[in-house]
Amino acid sequence: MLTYLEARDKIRSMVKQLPTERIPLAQALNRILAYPIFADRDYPPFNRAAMDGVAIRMEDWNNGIREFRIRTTIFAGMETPTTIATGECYKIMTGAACPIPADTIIRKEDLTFTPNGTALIRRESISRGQHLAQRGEDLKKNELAVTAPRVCDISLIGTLAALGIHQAPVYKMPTVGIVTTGNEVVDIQQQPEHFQIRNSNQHLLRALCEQWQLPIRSCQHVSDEPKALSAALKQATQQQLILINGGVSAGDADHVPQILRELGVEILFHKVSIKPGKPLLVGFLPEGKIIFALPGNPLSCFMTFKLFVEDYLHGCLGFTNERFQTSTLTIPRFKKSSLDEFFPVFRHAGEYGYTWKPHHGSGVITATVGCDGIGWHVHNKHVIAENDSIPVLSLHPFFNIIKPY
Ligand SMILES: Nc1nc2c(c(=O)[nH]1)N[C@H]1C(S)=C(S)[C@@H](COP(=O)(O)OP(=O)(O)OC[C@H]3O[C@@H](n4cnc5c(N)ncnc54)[C@H](O)[C@@H]3O)O[C@H]1N2
Ligand code: MOO
Repeated sequence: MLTYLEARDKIRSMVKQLPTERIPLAQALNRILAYPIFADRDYPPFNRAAMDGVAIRMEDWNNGIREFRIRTTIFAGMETPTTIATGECYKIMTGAACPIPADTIIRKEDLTFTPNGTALIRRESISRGQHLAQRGEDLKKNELAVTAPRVCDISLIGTLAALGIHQAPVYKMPTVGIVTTGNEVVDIQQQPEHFQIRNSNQHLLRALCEQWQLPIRSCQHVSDEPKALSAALKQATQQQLILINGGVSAGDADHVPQILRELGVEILFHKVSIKPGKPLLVGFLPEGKIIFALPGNPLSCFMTFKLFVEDYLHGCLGFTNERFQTSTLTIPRFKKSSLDEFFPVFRHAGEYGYTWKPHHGSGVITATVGCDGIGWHVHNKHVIAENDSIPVLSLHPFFNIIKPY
């Protein structure tokens, strides 16, 4: 059986760069920017007044002039005049383009406007260029403004808009087909019999996909009956990323692996030495579609998506940074198995590191509630002592992507 890292690396070897598309910036939140963005002009594009006041030439100040004749008033959005004579100033508003001959702004608070159209400076000292944002001080035309790949998060949206990127170049996310399986599983609107359970994983998988802005093109539930299962899986393989849930371990009704083989799926691996999530199966279709058959237990479904599906997407989006970050586990943890174990970890306000809490196995429906990440108890380490360092994968899919920049 493959170890966690072997399985992960096998999936990484199948990663292929996603195609790109241009979408309206208004739809780009949380999509992944595919190309670096260069400044289309200088930023700021003109010497910009940062205060309401007057614009003068420092040379005049240095020559002892303290009272300036107001030549005209320049508001933001106005074309700028090009000349200024000795002893003249412009009245100027914040955001306005300051005429080149003027190089210094005096705030309104430091001025007295006289009835005969002059401005008197009431300051002992001033410095050249004060309150004036210099053209190009933020970015020069053609300078690299934003690197890629990068998440179009709330802060980037504003920057892209300022750079005039109304059509954002982003990766085209693969279309998804979801199939949940199991005779005992019923829709959440239905009142279950005592031997039935609700199809929670369908909603879990939907939410996980939505966080990645993955377009879910089909989503169905099917019984364990092989013919129905085969038809449902075949239909799902029309999509590029196929997520199957349940029916993948060793039971007599676990037909998923066999049916996938019959449908021509090349099995990359079946079973990984991890807990939870051991029965995971990953396969490919010749045209490069990838199939993840995730174990049915809710915690196993959650973990295998976070550990493997997200890792695959991360690679397809061109990210190369390590997804786990070294953190501290403040409560000791013991493990008997020789498997790599993964468990929900929790942050507490004002406290350092992460905690964890025991639960009754991977069928527990509340194990992940409120968790902030996934801790990794490495296979050959039986004890994690109090305040030991462990690798932690953030719950937020983009957390570790955003951080390194
Ligand atoms: N003899 C063995 N038995 C099992 C093994 C094994 O290695 N040998 N592995 C165990 C492990 S570990 C897991 S995890 C489960 C996974 O089994 P399956 O992927 O085949 O999943 P099912 O048997 O269909 O279901 C398991 C469990 O999850 C519930 N379930 C299924 N689908 C959903 C859903 N959509 N929403 C919520 N809950 C769901 C299902 O009712 C079962 O309770 O196999 C062990 N067995
Ligand atoms: O791998 Mo299973 O997820 O332990 O129940």
